[in-house]
Amino acid sequence: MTHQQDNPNHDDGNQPDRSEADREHGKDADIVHLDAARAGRQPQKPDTDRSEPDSPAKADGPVLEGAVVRVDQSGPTGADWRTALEAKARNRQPIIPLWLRSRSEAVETFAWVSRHYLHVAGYQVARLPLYGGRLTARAPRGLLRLVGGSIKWTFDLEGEPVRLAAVQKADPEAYLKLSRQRDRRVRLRALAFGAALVTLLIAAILVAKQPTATQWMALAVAIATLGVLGKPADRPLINRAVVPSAVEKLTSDIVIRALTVLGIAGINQAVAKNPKDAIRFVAPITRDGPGWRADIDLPYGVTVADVMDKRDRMASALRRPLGCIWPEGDSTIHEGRLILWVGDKDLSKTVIKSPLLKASSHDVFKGIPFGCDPRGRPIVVPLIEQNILIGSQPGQGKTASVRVLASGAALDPSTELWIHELKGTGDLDPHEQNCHRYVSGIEDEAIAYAADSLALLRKEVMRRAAALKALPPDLCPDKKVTRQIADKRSLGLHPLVAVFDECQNLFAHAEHGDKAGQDAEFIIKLGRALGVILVLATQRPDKDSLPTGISANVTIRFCLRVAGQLENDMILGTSAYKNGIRATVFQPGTDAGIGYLLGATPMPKVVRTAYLDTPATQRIADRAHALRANAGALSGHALGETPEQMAPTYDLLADILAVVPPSEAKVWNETIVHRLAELRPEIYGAWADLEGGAKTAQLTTALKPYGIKTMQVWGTPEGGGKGANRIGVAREDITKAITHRDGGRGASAAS
Ligand SMILES: Nc1ncnc2c1ncn2[C@@H]1O[C@H](COP(=O)(O)OP(=O)(O)OP(=O)(O)O)[C@@H](O)[C@H]1O
Repeated sequence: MTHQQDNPNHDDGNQPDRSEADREHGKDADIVHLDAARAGRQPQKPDTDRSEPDSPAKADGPVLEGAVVRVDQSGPTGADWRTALEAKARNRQPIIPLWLRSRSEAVETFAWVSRHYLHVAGYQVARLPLYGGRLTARAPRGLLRLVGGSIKWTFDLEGEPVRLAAVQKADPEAYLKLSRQRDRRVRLRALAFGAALVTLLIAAILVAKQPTATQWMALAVAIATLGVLGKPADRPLINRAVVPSAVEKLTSDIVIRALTVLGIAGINQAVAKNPKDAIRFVAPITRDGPGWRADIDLPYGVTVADVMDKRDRMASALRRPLGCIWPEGDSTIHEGRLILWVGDKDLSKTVIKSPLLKASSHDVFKGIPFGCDPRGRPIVVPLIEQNILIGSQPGQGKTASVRVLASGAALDPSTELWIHELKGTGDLDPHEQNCHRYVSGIEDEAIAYAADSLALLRKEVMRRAAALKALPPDLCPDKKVTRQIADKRSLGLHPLVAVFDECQNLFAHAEHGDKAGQDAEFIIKLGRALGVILVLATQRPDKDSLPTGISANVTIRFCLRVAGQLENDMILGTSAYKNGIRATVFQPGTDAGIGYLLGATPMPKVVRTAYLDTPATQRIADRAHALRANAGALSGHALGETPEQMAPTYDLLADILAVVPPSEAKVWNETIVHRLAELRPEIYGAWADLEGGAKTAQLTTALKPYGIKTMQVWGTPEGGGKGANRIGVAREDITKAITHRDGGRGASAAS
């Protein structure tokens, strides 16, 4: 942009024709005169003003040629209409209110409204005798007021002082005028009063002839009327069933008042300079869910993080509980865009019901309903291709959040669940029945079991990588686990959710910690695309208790109340604190269940988790168990198998191939079990001890996860005897399953 000095004779159109020579001599250099440039920013003045002879430029400096080109050009902004429309569309109001879109939410709202009015009606009906008593007590005063008022009205006693004033002023004309007016009035009013008395008398005679009930009713009406007339000015007849809430409407004045008392220098200076425009409201303050929402542009240089830091002061300035004040940024617009949401209800006192409570089943590919944001919008945490890290001080709701995630995963029978609760309080015991691996304890054995799980998971990740690689491209074009692949249980690529609650006890363990940390890091880095999902919860987020390789690589983070920046950033990621995502703002204890959720939604969000107490979790777990039993998806611990049986030192399919030579195409289950018991008595010995039918069923169940079906097989007992048809397995099915599982490598090993 060029800026030139004032010259009324200058023709703008000539500007591009200036000669090279001129340029060389600097005559044509772009001259930016400060005063002129500043003047250019002022609102446009008439031309005559601009060329005033005594302007400072002319008086003090050399006369320069050129015309003022305003730094800020007037006219339209030049923004593309589609961009402008898109910007507007971001703030579109929903056609159907949000609460009406979800059937369950609408039903809940209607139920709530009905309950509310039933409560009000019940409250008032119960107080009818009290109101009756009050009316009766007030009736005599009402009667006195009625009689006194009627006499005053009939004899126009209100006009008395005016008439007296006329007498005192000795104004006969006025007095006569007033007296005549009064006489006319009194005549008319006396007639009306008489008529009213006669009507009352007739009504009384009529009522006297009516049955007693009618007489009582008439008396009640008369007493009620007199009672209402006798009401003292300061005491209402009816008690309020619902005390009106003291929620003040949020106005711009209140918001500005609150922002200016926060002690933020940037705001105070800007407001002192420009009280009207320093804090700008970019949209009208509106209702948004159960609260008020103000969209604000903070003064230049002030960030949303500055305001978030002072949330408690803001709560005081707005005269609301801390749990109602939820400032949020929108950095997609700019760092100073503040969305201040002031709720009617304190979030920390709201218990959020989980939709899982009533769900008959759940699909983990749709994420897990986790809780709500302060505005009451449901928040879903994606699980597939994710790992989740949860952290907080003790007692802030980690286990409660883990319960929600575990319950969602349990209700999807295609998902394998491994739970390690390393506090030993049994908070996740309800789900034991659904777990392939489960441990609850803080002792060394429990920690060793959890460490074993990570070692197994590491192997599982490697196995899955090979299996996924071997899948034909039409089945798995993206080399990712999909619902379709997960449903084919025989592929062994179904989602596997492994929960480690109080994982600091594992990672900081002297013997198992290091190895477990390395395994977890490996799984976090590679397991995501292979359907292996880690959920880690810790109350001690420091370097020793949470290896940095883990905290740096998790994709979803949920941080409930923590004490300081270090813990905050360990859970929420480096710089989270600096960027204003501070779980230190939550109150210890009172804000249990409220945390910052990162990675699950496009922007970091404050979320209150849904709360499932032990009985509720038990109900969900029982439902999940029935679902899994039906789908034949129970395995490992859920079937009562001991951890040794699941130890990585044996491979059932390989062992079967070892005991069934290629010459035997089909073999009875019981024969295989006997041979397996001989091969590895410590593992299969218990199977061989089972009764005939149970022995056969044991192998059938153990082969189910691999998609191997048993069949009727003709054979003879090993020790000799009569031939018979019994349940057995085809060796070919075993080799095929190994081929599938190991991505082709097994075939060669098997043959
Ligand atoms: N979403 C929630 N809604 C309501 N109350 C909650 C919620 N989450 C947690 N709480 C309350 O907080 C208490 C502690 O929760 P929880 O046991 O999950 O905490 P924790 O962080 O796992 O504790 P610790 O570190 O001691 O194991 C619960 O007993 C419950 O009363």
